[in-house]
Amino acid sequence: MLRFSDVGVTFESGRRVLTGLSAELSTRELTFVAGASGAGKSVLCRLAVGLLKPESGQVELLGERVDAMPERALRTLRQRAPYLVQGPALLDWRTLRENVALAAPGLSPEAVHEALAQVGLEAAADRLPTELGPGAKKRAAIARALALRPEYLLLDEPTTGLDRRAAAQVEEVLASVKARGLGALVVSHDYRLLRTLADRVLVVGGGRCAFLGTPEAFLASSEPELRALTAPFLESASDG
Ligand SMILES: Nc1ncnc2c1ncn2[C@@H]1O[C@H](COP(=O)(O)OP(=O)(O)OP(=O)(O)O)[C@@H](O)[C@H]1O
Repeated sequence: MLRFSDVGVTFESGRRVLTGLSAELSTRELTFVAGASGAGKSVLCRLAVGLLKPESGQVELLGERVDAMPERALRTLRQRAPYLVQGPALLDWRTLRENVALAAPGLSPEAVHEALAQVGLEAAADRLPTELGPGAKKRAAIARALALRPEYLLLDEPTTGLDRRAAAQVEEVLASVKARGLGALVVSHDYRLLRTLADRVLVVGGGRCAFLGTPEAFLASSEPELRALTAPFLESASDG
């Protein structure tokens, strides 16, 4: 389970981002997080793995009270549930094999190879990230998380900035992650991906959980707050 109970977050600037968000998510499912820009989607990921402490409320992940955990225990939790941030995640001067091996001390060469194979990059193991396109880099970053044999994944905008072909390759990786029964929290504006892969959609709005339900219910909703998010996608989808 990933559980947020009445979570409040205010930044020093005085910006109140979350004002009592509650949601209970299965860590065996792919939950997509949607919401307007600045709504607090990345904040939710950071709360889930203890990179940010809530000012009020509780956060629980994989049976652990994240908001009350000391830093050392959080480091272990982040190996069980790695968080892939949106930006660059690899060392450009290390090969993919080395980058993946750096996920944790003592990873076996077999575990590294297996993780690269899972994302279709075994043939590129000895290449540098700079020699690869953005889609392959993103897949290598996912391989680094998979090498930890995680129990859950958190992915921030995994297809943002990728062209269609690269996004489709990342989608394939996420589909295989899902087929293996691994759950994830995926922050994404990519509703095509959401429609094909999501088990559940969580919408952050007004500092709270504005919606939690199936992707079908999310895309079909006539709630004005949800329509504002889905309408541009539905229009472009009907344009062909
Ligand atoms: N460390 C911080 N200090 C102050 N404000 C912050 C901090 N981190 C995030 N914020 C603010 O909190 C709000 C939510 O940020 P967050 O990154 O979660 O948005 P988001 O929903 O992921 O948006 P986007 O889709 O644009 O990435 C934003 O207004 C952001 O400026």
